[in-house]
Amino acid sequence: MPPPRLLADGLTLFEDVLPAPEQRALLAAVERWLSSGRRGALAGKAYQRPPDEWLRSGQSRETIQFGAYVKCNKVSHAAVPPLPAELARLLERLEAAAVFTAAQRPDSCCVNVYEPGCWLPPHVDSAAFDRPFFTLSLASAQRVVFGEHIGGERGEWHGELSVLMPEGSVLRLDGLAAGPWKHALPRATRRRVSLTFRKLGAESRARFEAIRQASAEAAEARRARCLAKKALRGRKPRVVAGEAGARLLWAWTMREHILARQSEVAVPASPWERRSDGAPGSCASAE
Ligand SMILES: O=C(O)CCC(=O)C(=O)O
Ligand SMILES: [Fe+2]
Repeated sequence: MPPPRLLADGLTLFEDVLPAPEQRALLAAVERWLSSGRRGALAGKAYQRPPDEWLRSGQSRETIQFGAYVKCNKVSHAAVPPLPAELARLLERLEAAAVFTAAQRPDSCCVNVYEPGCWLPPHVDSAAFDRPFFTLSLASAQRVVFGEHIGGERGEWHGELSVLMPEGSVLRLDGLAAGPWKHALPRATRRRVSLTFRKLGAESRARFEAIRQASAEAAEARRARCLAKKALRGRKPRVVAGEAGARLLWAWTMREHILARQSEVAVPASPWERRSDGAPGSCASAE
């Protein structure tokens, strides 16, 4: 591996980080994730396809997200799968190659699949992600433009610096290069796949975890209420595990108890029902 090249403040290019056979293996994994995503078989919001009007203009790309969900450069608590084993192994390799330290090790990845003609507008990656962050390039060498002010439109960008990202290379963004400088991807001349690895900031991760926990608890409570209602309507309870099961059992037991009490009360009460002639009933005459 050649020594890393410092291209601007905080911008470092690591070339030949991943040999060709590993690049091919990773691309094969990306194809598997893509076909699962396209048929709706990836969990949560892992697979995203840009809206049709964006695709028509070439903006954006298909994405598969692991570890954190980003939409329009905003990170949210939406559920996506954790990093798969292939990417965890890749991160070990990048750490061993001193692309990042253990403390900087990313916990999320956005796999970007650019068809020819696809581009990304100038942006600074969300501040919810720690710096530095990293992009591994596969399938074709394409350019990225950096600058405080990036001019142009619809994928024809110009800025202070244009960097070629060879296949198997990693670009590390830190310092100025990670913001306030922006970056933008000009129209891809060939299909390109990139993997953007980032570490979600501790504060955002804790906040998203709390939101997910609260909404899981609310869903569990809704389910339990719904089961309890069914039980009170006399439906035969199924065996349900966990807290919902305990609540259901409680609701069913209460129902049985109430019904038993009602029938106990109903027997002595019946003599006091009125007879058909309107006279108050008695135990003897009511039988
Ligand atoms: O594909 C790349 O090289 C960069 C992608 C990017 O800028 C992003 O996902 O924020
Ligand atoms: Fe970016």
